[in-house]
Formats: sequence, C-alpha cells, structure tokens
Amino acid sequence: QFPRECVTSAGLRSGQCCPSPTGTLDDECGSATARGQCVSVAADSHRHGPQYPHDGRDDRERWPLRFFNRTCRCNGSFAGYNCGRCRYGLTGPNCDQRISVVRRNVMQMSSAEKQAFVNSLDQAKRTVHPDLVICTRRYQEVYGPDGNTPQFDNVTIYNYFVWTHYYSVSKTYMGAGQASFGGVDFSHEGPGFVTWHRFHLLQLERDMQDMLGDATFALPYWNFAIGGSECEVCTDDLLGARSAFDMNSLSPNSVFSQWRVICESVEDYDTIGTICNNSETSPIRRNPAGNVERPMVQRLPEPQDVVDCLDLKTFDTPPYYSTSSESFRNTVEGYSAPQGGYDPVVRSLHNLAHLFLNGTGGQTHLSPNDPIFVLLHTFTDAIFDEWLSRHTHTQPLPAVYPEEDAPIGHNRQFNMVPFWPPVTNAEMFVTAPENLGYTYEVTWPTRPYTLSEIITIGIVAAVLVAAVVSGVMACAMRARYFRSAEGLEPLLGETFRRYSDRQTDKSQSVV
Ligand SMILES: O=C(O)c1cc2cc(O)c(O)cc2[nH]1
Repeated sequence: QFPRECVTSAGLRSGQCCPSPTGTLDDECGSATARGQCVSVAADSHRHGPQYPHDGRDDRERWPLRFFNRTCRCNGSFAGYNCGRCRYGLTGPNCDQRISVVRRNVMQMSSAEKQAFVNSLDQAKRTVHPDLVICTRRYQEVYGPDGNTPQFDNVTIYNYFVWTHYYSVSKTYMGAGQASFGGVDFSHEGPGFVTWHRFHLLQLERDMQDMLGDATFALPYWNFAIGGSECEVCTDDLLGARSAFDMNSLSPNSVFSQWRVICESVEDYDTIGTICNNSETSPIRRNPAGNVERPMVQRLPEPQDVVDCLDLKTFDTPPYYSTSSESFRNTVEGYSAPQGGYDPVVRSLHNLAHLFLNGTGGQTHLSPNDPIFVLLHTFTDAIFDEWLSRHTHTQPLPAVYPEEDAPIGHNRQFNMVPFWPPVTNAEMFVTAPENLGYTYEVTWPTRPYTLSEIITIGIVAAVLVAAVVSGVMACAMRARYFRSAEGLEPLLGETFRRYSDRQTDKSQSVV
C-alpha cells in the first residue's frame, strides 16, 4: 500500500510521499537525474454509480487522497514509487533494454519448472516486502493511541498480495454498533474487475522478479475452462493434492499445507472496525467440486464458454455492475451466462472457477490465500488480453471503458485501491504485449462450425474436387493427343496404318 519511508507521523501529516531513489536530499523522485518529480495526485472526480450512497465514510474514496495528496510522477521509461525502477517490459540502469516475460500454461511446464515455481511462491510467503507496508487501522485511528505511532505493519510479499485483495473488497465501517455497509467492492462487480486484477498480478510478478533476481520470471496460468470436475493443478507437484485424512485440507506432502491464511477475522473488521494485519491463522481449506449444496459449481467452465465470451463485442454495459447484460467484463467475471445474458443464478468462468474450489479460494476476503488464485487469475487476464487484441481494432481504447457512473472504484480514471504509486484503471486497459511487456503462450479454443458453414464448406470442396478432376482428365487427354500426333504411339499407329493399308488394298482390288 505505502512505502515504508512515507508512513512516519511527519510524512503522513505532510500528505506527501515522494522518496528519493538514492536516499539523498534534494532528489525527490530522482529529480536530480531527471527520473521524475513530486506532483499533486490526480484523483477521479467523476460521478460514481448509485450502489454506494455513503460518500465521506470510507478511506478508499478518491484513493489515495485520505492518506497522501502528493506523489512521484516518473519520466519516460522510469517508474515506481520513487522513480527508481523501469516501466514494465524494460530493464537496465537506464531502462532502455527490452525484456520478455512469457506466461505459460502451468500444465506444460517441466517437473523442474513446476518445482521452481512452487518454491518461489513459498519464498514469497516468507519474505518481507522490501518497500511496502500495510495500514492496520482506518485513517481516523492511523496515528495510534498516542497520536504519534503510525499504525502500519510489515507484510510478506505473498501476504501483501492477499491483503490488497482483502482491503479492496472489505465493507465500509459505519461506526460502533452499526452494521457495516457491504454494497461496495473496489475490485469486483464492475469494469475495474479486469484492470484491478491485472495490476494485482503484475505487482506480485514484479515483487517475485525482484526477490528472485530474475527480471524474466513469469507467473504461469491454469486453463480452468476444461470442463469436468477434476482439479488438475491440485497435485503435490503443483498447488497441493487433497489430504487423505480430511476432504477439506491439503496433503501434508505439499508445502502449501504449511501455509496459514491472513484476513480471516471478518467479524472483528466489520463490527469493531479493525483492519486485517499480517497475522496468520488457519490452514488453507479446499474441497474442489465438493459443494453438494450447489451442484452448479461442481463442474469447471467449458472451452466453449471461453469461445462465447470472447465473441462479445461490448466491453461493458450499463449499469457497469454485476447485473450487466451482453457485457464482456460481466461475462468473464462470471455473473452472466457465457453468451452474455445476465441471470442472477448463473455463475460462469472466473466466478465458477472460484466457487468450484469450495473453501478459502471461494471467499472474496480470503481467496488469494489459496495460491490457485494466482493461476486462476492469470488465465482470466489472458482472456481479457485476447479480448482486447480481437476487439479494439474497431473500437478505440480507452474510450470503451466507462468514464463515469461505474460503481465506486471502477471509473476509468479512478486510482485502483489500495495500490501505490497511484495507478488508474485506464493504465491497465491496454494490450499487454505492446504496453506491459508480457505475453501469454496460449492456444484458444475455436468455435465449432454451424450447419450452414458445414454445407458451404461441403459445396466449395465438391466444386474444387470436380474442377481438379476435370482438369486432370483434360490434361491427360491432351497429352495423349500430342503423343499420338508426334507418332510416339507405335501400336496405335501400327494398327491405324495396317487398317488404312487394308482399305487402300481393298479399293485398289475393286478398281
Ligand atoms: O459467489 C461468487 O460469485 C464469487 C465468489 C468469489 C470469490 C472470489 O475470491 C472472487 O474473487 C470472486 C468471487 N465470486
């Protein structure tokens, strides 16, 4: 959420977070080397949708203005909270070398690659984030009981990934004894669903690249649209098999059975207004296809669902919410049928994959605690990127992304909560290979042919075959003709000569 060096009492009171990449004076945002400068934060001021009627009550409104109003703006290829890093897809001291980050199907990785990925996730679960810390109190209480002890915690790289998701979905605290307001979600049920989760993954990938010292490290994906009720990534060489002792737990042979979740105490957050911190509590729970009360979520999405969803032409439709129809976003998110029609009982694609997991991964405030979340969302992001590349030749970007009237947090220029430095939905609404430096190695399922297409193909094929056959026959006859004309067919020539000779002899004898 915020750089460690900004959350001192003085830093918070100044409202400015413009550190120097070299740690020297007079070098805010690397201004001494023209990397960037300290500027006022631009926060979205367009009207948001009617779902949130409590303006003024939530720290996340007009993010991040409740905490900071000045931040670094980096020049050219530089990026990061102090402009000490490079934009996505670039590396080197001057950020002028291209790098390629290729996200691959986890099922096509070698055993050694799978093992390396599992180990790197486990390392991220144990490594304290080098730069960022999380707030553990609402802004009203953030200076601590004595007014001079800022309430922030260190957090590990993976737990930061979990915490940011929790913070974005948590309810609005309405005061002691009042019910918290749940009709708010800064990362789901709106157009920002795809952009928010895209940045969420990029942040984790970047943090893991830094942790590993490998700028090409790429998060893999799980193609969950394979139908059936088997969780193919739930094996001990990947995300953990089912425990033989407890249907809802992970096998002790998986390192993930040792993981403990954060952000479980929702009751406290919602009733006494606390915020999740880095404290780990219970193990991950998962029981794929085991929700007997909801048979509809016992099967994974089908390949055809991806085909149908990618065919939808409109990015999002009013009210830009979980009730939108004919919206690509609401369909890939999974509140609509794969063909786009909204139906309140339907769960498809991304939502269906979450609910299929049936446990930690199926509850929004907890779901990233189960590392399957990473693979599920890289695939969701791959579908989003494929949609962008197929549909934006005809529609200009970012104009198809709503500028106003989306649910709070989801307007085009809204800074996505709770990321730092501020990053808007619009900045993630771009094709990944050209703008964000990563690609997916993926083959998309294709639509089966319709009856009229099959008939047309049959007719065209028959005409082609007839044309080829008649062409071949014509050539053969011509060849034969030329050979005979050149006297190259002695037998026929002989027969013909003898016959004509006989005719000649006959006519001579008559005469
Ligand atoms: O009920 C749903 O549709 C549902 C559950 C769930 C969990 C999760 O972590 C998400 O990110 C989305 C989601 N949707």
